[in-house]
Order: sequence, then structure tokens, then C-alpha cells
Amino acid sequence: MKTSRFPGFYNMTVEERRQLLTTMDTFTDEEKGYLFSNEPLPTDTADKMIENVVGTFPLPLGLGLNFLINGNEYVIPMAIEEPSVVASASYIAKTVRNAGGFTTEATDRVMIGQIQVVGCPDFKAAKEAVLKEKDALIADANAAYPSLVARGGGAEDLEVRVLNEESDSKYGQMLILHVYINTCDAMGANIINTMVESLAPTVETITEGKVYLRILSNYPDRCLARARCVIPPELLQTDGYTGEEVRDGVIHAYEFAASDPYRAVTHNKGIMNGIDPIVIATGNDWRAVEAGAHAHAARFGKYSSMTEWSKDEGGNLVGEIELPMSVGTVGGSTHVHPISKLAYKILDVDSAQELAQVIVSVGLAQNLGALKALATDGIQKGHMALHSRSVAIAAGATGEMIDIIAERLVDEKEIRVGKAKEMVEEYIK
Ligand SMILES: CC(C)(COP(=O)([O-])OP(=O)([O-])OC[C@H]1O[C@@H](n2cnc3c(N)ncnc32)[C@H](O)[C@@H]1OP(=O)([O-])[O-])[C@@H](O)C(=O)NCCC(=O)NCCSC(=O)C[C@@](C)(O)CC(=O)[O-]
Ligand SMILES: NC(=O)C1=CN([C@@H]2O[C@H](COP(=O)(O)OP(=O)(O)OC[C@H]3O[C@@H](n4cnc5c(N)ncnc54)[C@H](OP(=O)(O)O)[C@@H]3O)[C@@H](O)[C@H]2O)C=CC1
Repeated sequence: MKTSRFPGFYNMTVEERRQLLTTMDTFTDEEKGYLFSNEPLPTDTADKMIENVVGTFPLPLGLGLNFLINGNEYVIPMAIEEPSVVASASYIAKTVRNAGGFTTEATDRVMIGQIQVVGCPDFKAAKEAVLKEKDALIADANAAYPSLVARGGGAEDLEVRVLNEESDSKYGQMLILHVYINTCDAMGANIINTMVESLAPTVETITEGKVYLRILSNYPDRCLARARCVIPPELLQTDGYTGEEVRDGVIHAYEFAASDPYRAVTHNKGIMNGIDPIVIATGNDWRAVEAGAHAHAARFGKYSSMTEWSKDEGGNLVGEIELPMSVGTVGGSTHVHPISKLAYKILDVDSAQELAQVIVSVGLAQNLGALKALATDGIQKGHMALHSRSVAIAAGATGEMIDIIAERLVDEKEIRVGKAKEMVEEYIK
């Protein structure tokens, strides 16, 4: 039976963690080679991935532990440069698993392709004409990507809007088509772009206008994933604070974010602390996920929190998150980077829908980790203690000096590079 519980994993050496990982999953020798290699992304692969390559830029890959989602155990591969994120995700996942775990759901993976038409002689008539041809246009889009249809996906719906109809609009009128496309397990950008580009000549004929943009929307509001957790206050109790105090502090923190965009941005950055590392580790397009998530946070006309925290009738803390999640388990770079391939093995997800649900659960956990710290001792205690090692390295510490100086910085409650430099100089003398 697979587990994501490895108490004290963080006290092991990297070598011991790697050995444990290889007992958790069945990796091929080639995969193990990449895991243990100093060049996990070979330069010649990198040279095929992007342009003007001169090297690679490795990030630390950590494992988020303790995740129980819909009764299933998940070990989360997280690629990130920021200390305390992986620790915090694992910490809250441990609390949530003791409360029964996360429950999640996801919509079908319906993405949007947009077509912009300008210069129509009569925009209302053009809109009517497009809607009249809706079925034929959907069929044409599907004819451009039959393999997707064969998998059970493809174009499913089409909507049309006229933008800037008001006579005082400073922009010109335009007709915008939304083609709704189920991209199955792919993120779908290239698939969608192929499909909408194929429709352009027909759309020009129907509308008597000129088509300019034909591109996916990175706000796929019909491709949503949701996660929820319900935590009894006794599981939230921490040194010096009752569970009820922590619960109420988290709810007040949420209300702050829901009321103030300046706070919402930081609150949501904390959520993306959990989401981006798994999106990156799985070779997905994190700019697309970021853009969609922030758009969703502003969907009611004001930028707000991506999560909601409340108290139920039993006094439990209830956390919820809903985000568009344009990620794939195939296509793009998901199976190009050797470590992404390993990431899928570690995660053990069967579909893009399942991956999306895991990702939003990590985002919800990460948010609670930050809010719990902020509502109690403050972020510096846990975060800066772990950040002290990066501070020591930035000050020039190497080898065993790093931990020694990091500990001294924490003991002396002065975790800053200047102080660390003094300690390095003292150590070297
Ligand atoms: C750092 C902790 C987790 C310590 O918290 P703690 O109470 O010392 O943890 P613990 O010793 O009780 O351990 C509980 C579990 O946490 C994990 N854990 C515990 N320590 C480690 C570690 N070293 N390495 C890896 N995992 C660790 C581990 O899973 C462990 O379980 P065990 O394995 O023992 O069964 C806590 O203080 C915390 O969650 N702090 C918040 C950190 C945070 O949010 N960091 C994000 C960066 S700040 C930011 O960018 C966003 C922000 C804050 O601005 C967002 C916002 O404003 O909303
Ligand atoms: N604005 C944006 O966000 C943009 C992003 N991009 C980039 O596009 C890439 C993602 O595009 P995407 O179209 O997903 O990638 P691909 O172009 O790699 O297309 C996915 C391929 O996966 C194959 N496939 C295999 N199994 C499945 C399955 N179960 N479900 C669906 N497809 C399957 C399909 O091939 P077949 O059917 O032939 O077997 C399909 O061609 C990312 O790299 C992203 O960065 C590009 C342009 C714009």
C-alpha cells in the first residue's frame, strides 16, 4: 500500500532520501540515473527545448509529504527555490490527513479558443450568422484534430460576443468567438491554436469581416478544479494558541484578503507557492496556470482571495479553493524533461483532471500553512529558521560551515547576510 507518510524524512541526508524514494516506486535504471545524476537535464535535450541554450538552470526538487486526497496517498514533487514552502505544505497536509484528508472535484477539461473578427459591416448580423453555422464550425474544428475526437475530446460548444458595442467606446467593435474544446489530458494550447486557426477562413466568409487573433484563452473558466478540507480546532492548536484562536485567526486573515487587494496578492502568492512547484516539476506551463488563477481571483470585478476559510456548525475550520487549471499529463514539455517524467511516477496520477485536483489541494495546504503562521507566531519564526541556510550560503559559507552558521544566526535572532558574512570571516580565521 502506497503511503505519503515518512516522519522525519527531512532529517535524512539527500542520499538516504533518494534511496528511500527508489523503494517507494519502481524506477528504471535510466530513471534512477537521472535522479542521482548531476546533470538531470542533459544539455543536448535542453538545446532542443528552447533557443540559444548555453546551459541549464537547476532548481531544488523536494517532496511534499503526508497528502491524503479523496482517500488516496500522494507524494508531491515540488521544484522551488524558496525555503519553508515544502516543509509548510507537508506540515499542513499532516494536519489535514488527521482530519480525514482533502476532498476534491474537477470539471471536464474544457478549454477555450478565441477568434477575433473586426470590420464586419453589421456585427449583430455577423453574430447571428456565426450562431447559425455553429454546428458546422464545431465539426470543422474537430476535422482539424481528429485524434483528439477519437480520444473522446474535441470542440463541444461555441459562443459569440460583440465587444465595444457602446458608441462611446474608445476601442473598435469586434466579434469574439469562443470555441470550447475538451483537450482530454493535454494542456491543449497547441491543439486549440491548430483548431481555431483552421476556422479563420470560414469565419471570415460568414461574418464578412477580417480575422486577426486565433489563440487559446489562458482563462479557461470551464476547466476548474476544487479542493476542500474540514479541520476540527483541536488539530490546529499550537504552542501558546488554542485551536479556536488559530481557526479564528485564519478566518480573519481570509477576510482581510477578501476585502483588500493589497493583502489578496500576498495571500494568493502564498497559494501559488504550493501550486507553481508542482506545475514546474511536472513540466507544465506555470505562466499559463498563474495567469488563469489570478484572472479567476478577479472574476467578481475585484481582485480577491483564491481560497475561502469559514467555520461550520461544529466549529470546524473549513477551507475551500477553486481555480482554473490548464495542466496536462501529456504534451508540451511534460515528458521531455527527464525529471518531469520521474515526477509523474512519484505522483502516480492517471489523468490531467486528477493532477489538477492534487495541485489545488497543495495550494490550499500552502495557504493554511502561511495563514496559521501569520495568525500565531508570525512568518519569521518558521520561515526564517529555514531561510537561514540560504543566508549562510549567500554570505559565502560552504560545506559544514552552512549549518553551523545557520544555527548561530537563528540562535542570535539575526538572520541577515551582513551578520552571516561576519560569522564566515570569523570561522575562516
Ligand atoms: C516551517 C514550519 C512547517 C515548521 O513548523 P513546526 O511546527 O516546527 O513543524 P513540526 O516540527 O511540528 O513538524 C510537522 C511536520 O511539518 C513538516 N516539517 C517540519 N519541519 C520541516 C523541515 N525542516 N523540512 C521538511 N518538513 C518539515 C514535516 O512533515 C513534519 O512532520 P513529521 O515529518 O515530523 O511527521 C511552520 O513554521 C510553517 O508552516 N511556517 C510557514 C512557512 C511558510 O508559509 N512559508 C512560505 C514562505 S513565506 C511566503 O512566501 C508567503 C506568505 C507568508 O507571504 C503568504 C501570505 O502572506 O499569506
Ligand atoms: N498561451 C499559452 O498558454 C500557449 C502555450 N503554449 C505551449 O503549448 C504547450 C501545450 O500545448 P498542447 O497542445 O497541450 O501540447 P502538444 O502540442 O504537445 O499536444 C498534445 C499532444 O498530446 C497527444 N496526446 C497523447 N495522449 C493524449 C491524451 N490523452 N489527451 C490529449 N492529447 C494526447 C496529442 O497527440 P495526437 O493526438 O496526435 O496523438 C497531442 O498532439 C505547452 O508547452 C505551452 O507552454 C503554446 C502556445 C500558447
